[in-house]
Amino acid sequence: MLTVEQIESFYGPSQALFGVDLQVNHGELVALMGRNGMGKSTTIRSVFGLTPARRGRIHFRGRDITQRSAHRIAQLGLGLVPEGRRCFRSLTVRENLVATARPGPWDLQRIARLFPRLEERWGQSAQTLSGGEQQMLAIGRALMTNPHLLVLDEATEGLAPVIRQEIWRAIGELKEQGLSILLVDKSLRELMPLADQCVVLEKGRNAWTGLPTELSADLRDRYLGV
Ligand SMILES: Nc1ncnc2c1ncn2[C@@H]1O[C@H](COP(=O)(O)OP(=O)(O)OP(=O)(O)O)[C@@H](O)[C@H]1O
Repeated sequence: MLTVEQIESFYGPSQALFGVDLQVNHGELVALMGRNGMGKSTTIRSVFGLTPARRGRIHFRGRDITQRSAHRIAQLGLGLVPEGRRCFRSLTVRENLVATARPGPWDLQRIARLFPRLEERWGQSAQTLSGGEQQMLAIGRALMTNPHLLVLDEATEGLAPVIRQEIWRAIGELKEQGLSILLVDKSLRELMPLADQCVVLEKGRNAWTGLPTELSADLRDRYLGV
């Protein structure tokens, strides 16, 4: 589905990634992990062409997307739920969802089934939603593009426990439905039962890759600080 090979990415003269590798197979949920500032968001930004990789290769569904524009990459079926839940604040929930819609199995009805709480607020403007509801809307917007791969960057960060539970339940349902998912999150307890593979970054490099069950206390302490 997605293969990232030895990418190196920069912010101006400052190098953030020093040869990151990553693979997401069809139907897999891959957790991208690491402490703050280790390069998780930059890896995602590079996959989406937002901080294009200067070296290395990124393939998505057999196509080389390394040099493609962000717009073209999204069209190929990569759905992003960015850090900071960007929605059109003055549009209603429904309008936000319709704005990103592309043909496929995901439509308003299916989003309503996944997040009943959102359906109750269809006519409200996005700016009146709570942080958790905005996050559900951000996930809904990404799903409405009918992606082959859904990428979530810190989808549960800073949310109330009950809302976090709802979002983890939804992510679990998406995985059960066979959607391929790449996810950045620090909630180990929720991630561990869902993840097929963990990729840990440190200082812009791969530090460890393996099964969640292999992520020992020692590794957690060394790479995640937990
Ligand atoms: N816009 C930017 N301009 C310059 N440097 C940046 C920018 N964004 C990130 N960096 C730097 O790139 C490196 C990787 O940051 P990145 O945001 O990818 O880490 P992260 O693992 O996602 O961290 P967090 O968990 O805090 O989101 C850090 O050294 C960071 O300071």
